[in-house]
Amino acid sequence: MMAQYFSLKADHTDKLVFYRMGDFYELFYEDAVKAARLLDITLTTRGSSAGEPIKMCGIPFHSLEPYLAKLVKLGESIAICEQIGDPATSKGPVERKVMRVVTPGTLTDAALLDDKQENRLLALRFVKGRLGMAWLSLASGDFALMDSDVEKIGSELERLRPAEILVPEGTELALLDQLRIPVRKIASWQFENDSAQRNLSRHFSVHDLSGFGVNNDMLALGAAGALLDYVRSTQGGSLPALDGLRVESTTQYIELDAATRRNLEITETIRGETAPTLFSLLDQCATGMGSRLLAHWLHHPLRQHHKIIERQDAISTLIEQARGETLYPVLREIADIERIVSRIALRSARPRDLASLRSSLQVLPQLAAQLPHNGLFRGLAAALNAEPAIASLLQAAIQAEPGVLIREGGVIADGYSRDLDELRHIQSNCGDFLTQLELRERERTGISSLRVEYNRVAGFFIEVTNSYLSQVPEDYRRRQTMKNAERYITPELKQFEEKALSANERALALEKQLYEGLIEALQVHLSTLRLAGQAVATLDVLVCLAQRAELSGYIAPHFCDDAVLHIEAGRHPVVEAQIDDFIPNSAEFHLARKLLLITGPNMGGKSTYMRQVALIVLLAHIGSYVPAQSAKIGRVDRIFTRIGASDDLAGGRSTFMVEMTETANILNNANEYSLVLMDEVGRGTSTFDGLALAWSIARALIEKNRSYTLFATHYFELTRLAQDYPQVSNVHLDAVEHKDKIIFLHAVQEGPASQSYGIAVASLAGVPRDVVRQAKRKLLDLEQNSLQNGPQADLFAVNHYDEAMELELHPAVEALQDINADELSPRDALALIYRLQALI
Ligand SMILES: Nc1ncnc2c1ncn2[C@@H]1O[C@H](COP(=O)(O)OP(=O)(O)OP(=O)(O)O)[C@@H](O)[C@H]1O
Repeated sequence: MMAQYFSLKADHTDKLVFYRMGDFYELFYEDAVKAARLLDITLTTRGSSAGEPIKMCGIPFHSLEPYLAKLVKLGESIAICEQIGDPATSKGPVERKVMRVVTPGTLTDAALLDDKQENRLLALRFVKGRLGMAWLSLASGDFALMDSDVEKIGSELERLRPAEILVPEGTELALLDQLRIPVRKIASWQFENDSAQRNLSRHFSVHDLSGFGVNNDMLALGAAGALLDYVRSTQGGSLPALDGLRVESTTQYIELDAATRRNLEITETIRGETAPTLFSLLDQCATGMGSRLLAHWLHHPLRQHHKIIERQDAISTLIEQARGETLYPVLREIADIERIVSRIALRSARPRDLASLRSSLQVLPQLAAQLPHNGLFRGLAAALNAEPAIASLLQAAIQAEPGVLIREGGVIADGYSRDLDELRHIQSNCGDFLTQLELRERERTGISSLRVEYNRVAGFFIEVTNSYLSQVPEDYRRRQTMKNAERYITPELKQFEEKALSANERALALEKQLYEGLIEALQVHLSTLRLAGQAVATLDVLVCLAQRAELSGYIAPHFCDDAVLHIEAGRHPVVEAQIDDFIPNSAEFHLARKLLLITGPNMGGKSTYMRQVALIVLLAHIGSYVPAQSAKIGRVDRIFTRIGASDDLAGGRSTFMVEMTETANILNNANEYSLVLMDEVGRGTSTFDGLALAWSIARALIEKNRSYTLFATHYFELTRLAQDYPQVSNVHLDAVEHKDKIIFLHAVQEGPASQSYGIAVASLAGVPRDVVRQAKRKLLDLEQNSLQNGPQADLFAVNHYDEAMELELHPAVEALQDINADELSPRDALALIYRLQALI
């Protein structure tokens, strides 16, 4: 048995092998140690092999799914090895075979997949600074490829968020090692274009791939070939019937680099949580398909205005005709058609998948009938109405509430197959048949004591007592002679016996065969079903966006082709949902106003303001309404952000290094149609270095990149840029100090800020009073001296006289500093004197 294990394990060294033994899946040796740790199950030892005790752990076969789910989430791949021989008849160990391999990127089981997230497998190859990528979502059947530059790898990974990555052996890229995504290395010959061209053409039954827009010199082609091979190997040799291959182009979408996707907290917060994000705010979709499509739209804002307007018009119609409320409950009844279809394609769909597909398909015409008759809806209605025959087929074939597993039966509907009906009929009407036969035979033979009976040894028989033997008809064949009677069989009874005895097994076998036939028959409808699934998802997202627009008072932005952005009374969609009184703010950019220099206190709302502009632009480009009073949006090709700072310790880059790398990327790539958000650039280094850098970066953005730029800074010196450049406008956020408190106004106003309030914010945050007080004094000191004195060293030069004064302050003097004489009543004043005296 162990020899068999070793030979199977040798083919799956990089996976955990689940080895079926009776009612358990067992793991051995290192696999057992790892699984016991990851799954928190007991590690035991049993017997020995080559003198070593065998470490093992196991899980009951019926609770496989949750364990698989846990391991796959942790990035592990699992080879599931089943017993395929019959333990009763096999000599030696029963035959076993790896029946499927579960890897993070090739999941299709409903139980293992996250409803709201696309599960993608991505293959990458790098050649001379170029990047070839191909990705496939087995669950939705989307298969795409694209060539790009190696520098884009970060943003592409952030955009596609793969569950698993394949690269050719020998690929060295530090970024890949730092990812939390499992990376699998595959023989590099599998990435060759020629074999990929052949493989893919064969798979899609086409002469060559040019019909998909794929050229033979695309790097991504080899990646697509390797990807398809890998998927085939995990699915036990069968491949999903994919609709086709899509070549994605960088010019289709507004480009968002990796930092921007993170900073804007589109689907994940900066801390890596799933809420609150733009997606978590918007996602009220009725179906998992809708949620996944919404996440996709948010990561793929469109550039072409006419496509955006199509979506926007559809949302407007839904709002005007108040369709959302009636469509939503219908959408809720629809199952995850996309994923069921993929399981049909992989021939792993379960009976209940087909039952939910049937009930969903039955709802589709109703959904289509409720759609408005214009624009996008026409195409959607056509996709929803596509093929009523599929629903009828499923209706005829599958029971109303089918059993869970086909091998247990109770799946195929009565009336679908004559043979099956008959077998079932035999099972349930055995008694009836025998009584009727008995009556008929008594009548035919005139033997009133004739009996039709059954026993396990003789099977079915007709018994005639000896005194009536002369009346036995010719077609009776003797089966057994008893003392007082003879037992006979007739051809009819024989036939019945054969049917009855094996009816149950045969019914099960036939059901399985019919089920497989049904799955086969559905293969030709896969594209139709996928299109219907996509139509449901699109409708779901449109309804969701329409409802959000109404609920939160969003408006439809206007688009134009000029270099203009004009947002009136805009709001940050996520922050506004979390606080009571959000203050709306406007933002205006045009040729003569391209950089807004934002100053104001910490906590004043600078980051919120900048992000809200980017989020409004992003939402506008997915076709959504936006949180503003009005918005006019010109051409935007890219969004860049340099917000916040975090160490990239794993990547060996300090906070400042990360900051400057991101800045370099912006300065090298931003153009006049880019939206650039720069938050406190330069703060990661010494004041004068930082100021000097911020100054020159701002100038480059104005003179060279000429992007729409929001530039927040604490360096007041930069506000002077507005005097040199007419395209620069100063805006600021304000706060007022009231007694010991500081109140933030959150309203963006023209002109530079007058004060920074940093120390007041520190006090608000609970920095000890002594420290705050010293800081105030130091500030005065610095304001008087530092800038004239030049070098930054002065900033930290200790003024011994001051320090000595600080340290030697008498407690009574400190107490006196804290009082407000005007507010003291005579009685409080007297009490104070007593207190002071006690301090001396
Ligand atoms: N327009 C607004 N209306 C109401 N509250 C707001 C508004 N903008 C920001 N706030 C509130 O102020 C808080 C701080 O905002 P934000 O982080 O944008 O400040 P900041 O100026 O960037 O601060 P820092 O300079 O310290 O990074 C937010 O968490 C939010 O609660």
